[in-house]
Amino acid sequence: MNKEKILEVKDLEISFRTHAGDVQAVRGISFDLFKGETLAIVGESGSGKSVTVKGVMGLLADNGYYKNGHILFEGHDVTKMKEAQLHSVRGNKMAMIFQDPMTSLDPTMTIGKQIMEVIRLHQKVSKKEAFEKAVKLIDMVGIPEPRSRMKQYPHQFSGGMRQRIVIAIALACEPTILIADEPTTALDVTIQAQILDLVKDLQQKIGASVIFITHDLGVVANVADRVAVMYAGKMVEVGTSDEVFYDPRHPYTWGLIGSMPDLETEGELYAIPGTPPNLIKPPVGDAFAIRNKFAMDVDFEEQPPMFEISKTHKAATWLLHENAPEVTPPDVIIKRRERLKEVNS
Ligand SMILES: Nc1ncnc2c1ncn2[C@@H]1O[C@H](COP(=O)(O)OP(=O)(O)OP(=O)(O)O)[C@@H](O)[C@H]1O
Repeated sequence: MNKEKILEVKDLEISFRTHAGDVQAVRGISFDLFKGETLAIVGESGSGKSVTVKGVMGLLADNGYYKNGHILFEGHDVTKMKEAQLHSVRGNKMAMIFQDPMTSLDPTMTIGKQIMEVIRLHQKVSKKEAFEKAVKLIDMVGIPEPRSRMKQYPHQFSGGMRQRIVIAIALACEPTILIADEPTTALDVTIQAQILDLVKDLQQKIGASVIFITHDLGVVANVADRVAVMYAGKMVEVGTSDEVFYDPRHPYTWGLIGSMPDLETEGELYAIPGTPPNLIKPPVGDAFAIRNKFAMDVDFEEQPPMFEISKTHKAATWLLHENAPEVTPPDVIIKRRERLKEVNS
């Protein structure tokens, strides 16, 4: 993997003002994004995945604010940019594929026109050149007979095809970072897989870095280079896909993995009981403690730091402290570790 750093997020905190008090949606997260890699951010609903990527794009809701930390993109701090600068970064360097393709397409305009508009906004090209580029993009995202489909409107396409058009529009600005916020939830499973493969394939062609957000770990196993797991506004584990899928160390990741059906290891399902904490008044210690059957006293008193397991793998759980007792992870996790050993031997 090329190790050129595209994005550096450090100690980022994002909060929202509400009548009941400030919601601390992102509570001090740090991560890097490297050129050409796919980073998946996973976690339950409300863990702060969307707020994190919206923060990266400078797209916070009106009641939101950066409380601490920085987001360095090409040497500039997104948290300090004025709206005009943000607008230019978003238009030229970062593109987002939203969950529902219908909300990002204009139903009254042909798809050809929509793609050409974006191209002409970003590149100094004639109408004819923009037309040819748009045809090329439609072809690139796997829509047959691109030339004749230029004249059609969004409702004339199926859900999967519309998602492809949204991707074509995102690519029209030749982004450095492509952000996909659960791009697949509105689609059926086969189409989901096709779309993910397509994004992966396009990423290799255009050399962009991709951030995928999802709560479905299974979906990203085959496409992500690295995985970051979020819980209650914090990153609790980050590592390569193999590290997180086959040798997870955080009990929350054990829960996420244990609750997904796995044909390879056929382990018993292991669900996480309870619900995430209130982010207006987050707990003093580890926010996961109350749901963690391995929690010790310290979990309720102090937040764990990120412990380093390897150069690429880190997890924030007191179970990794040198004085922590040895615990036995759920069966499904033990089976996965064994499988990783088999694969590597
Ligand atoms: N504008 C806002 N005002 C108040 N709270 C907000 C606002 N936007 C987000 N939040 C809160 O921030 C927290 C994180 O939300 P976020 O959307 O990032 O979660 P998520 O992990 O992406 O979940 P999902 O998978 O459901 O999209 C949630 O508690 C949410 O209610």
